[in-house]
Amino acid sequence: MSQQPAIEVKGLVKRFRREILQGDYTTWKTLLLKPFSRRRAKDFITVLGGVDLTMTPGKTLAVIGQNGSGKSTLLKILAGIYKADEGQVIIRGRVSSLIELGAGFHPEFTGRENVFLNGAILGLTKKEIASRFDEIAEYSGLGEYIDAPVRTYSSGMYVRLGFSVAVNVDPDVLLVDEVLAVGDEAFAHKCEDKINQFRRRGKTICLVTHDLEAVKKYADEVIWLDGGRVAAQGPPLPVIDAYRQKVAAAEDAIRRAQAHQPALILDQERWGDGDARITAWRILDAGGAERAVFNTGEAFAVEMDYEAKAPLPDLVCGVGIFNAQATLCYGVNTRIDRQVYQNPPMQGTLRFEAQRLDLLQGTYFLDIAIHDKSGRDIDYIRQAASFAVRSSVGDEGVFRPPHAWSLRPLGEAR
Ligand SMILES: Nc1ncnc2c1ncn2[C@@H]1O[C@H](COP(=O)(O)OP(=O)(O)OP(=O)(O)O)[C@@H](O)[C@H]1O
Repeated sequence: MSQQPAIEVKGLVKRFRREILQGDYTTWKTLLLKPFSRRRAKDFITVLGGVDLTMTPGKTLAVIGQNGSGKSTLLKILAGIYKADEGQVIIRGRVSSLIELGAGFHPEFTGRENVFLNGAILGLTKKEIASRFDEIAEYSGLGEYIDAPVRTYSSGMYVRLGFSVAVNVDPDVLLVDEVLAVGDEAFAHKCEDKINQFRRRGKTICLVTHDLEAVKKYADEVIWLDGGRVAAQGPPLPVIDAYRQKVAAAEDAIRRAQAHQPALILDQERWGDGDARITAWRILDAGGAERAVFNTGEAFAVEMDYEAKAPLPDLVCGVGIFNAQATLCYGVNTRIDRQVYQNPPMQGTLRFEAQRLDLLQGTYFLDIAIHDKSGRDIDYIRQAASFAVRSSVGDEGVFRPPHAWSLRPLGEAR
């Protein structure tokens, strides 16, 4: 018989009361009448809109998604902190959570008393807690502070004690919400070690995090929540990839909406003798679509439309790409590339095309210019546009040359 899931969630719906003031609170009359009016459906936001999931025992499931997509809410429902409005949650085994560590502590009680209180909340008997107490105290590293009231603890001490209780109560299912990002580096390593130990011991883990590298490292399966619904579920790499694409597309739309328009360029960012003007410009992808976010290694093109006031004997066009630290990452013009356009048309479109954009992740700024062949600026526009480069590889620096690694015994020919 196949093993039963550690957690089963069906049709989970969670709504929260909308906390912000609405437009209809704007008059005294509506404010005064409000307490007597009945709450309407629009006073609630649906944070989880029918989520289904199954967690296989012994596996690690990661929940990813943008801010506000409902990840923490889902975890809090699994932990029993929130109650669902609709749907079913079946949990098999003891659940311990690393969410809002130490949230259940009583400030006037000592660390020791809180360990017993917390352990009891997690379903342990007094005897069971007593037998684990030394381990919990030792792991928390609090020393004699274990007998001080927790209101005297620093936030780091609070978190360490909460973590120590949560991981030392021998849970079957561990729920983890971004704790890897809390506390100092030594604590983060301790968390990592513990999570690895849990995985080796065949425990079921549900992990909420924005750290996609951690997801790749730990997760057997990933759920992507988007607006409170499951957008994708499956093995880590394809789900992370789909999520990254969606995030990049959304960022691209925002960047394009904010892209510099000719009318918005300040005088000090533009100079030249004005014999011709660049009237419009755009950054394009391989398919000719306007884009503001690229992946490392993608094809990249810049187009500039110009209009001359009088015939130009020759025309040189250039582009410069700067990073956020204002370092010139790449600059070139047609003259360097041995191309000077003699007697160009009065109106035209110049195009720079790179088969591969081998820049690393970051934000970049584009300068564009037209000169004559003697180097006289006709129209130079600084920071005419910005674009972002995204990369799923962790290499560092400014650019990624196409490369390969190999190893051969010493002395052997290549
Ligand atoms: N107690 C609450 N009362 C009202 N609204 C809430 C409450 N808790 C969360 N929300 C709202 O629910 C939505 C989802 O929040 P949640 O914390 O689950 O998202 P998340 O995906 O974990 O986000 P993040 O990545 O920023 O941590 C947000 O719009 C948030 O404002």
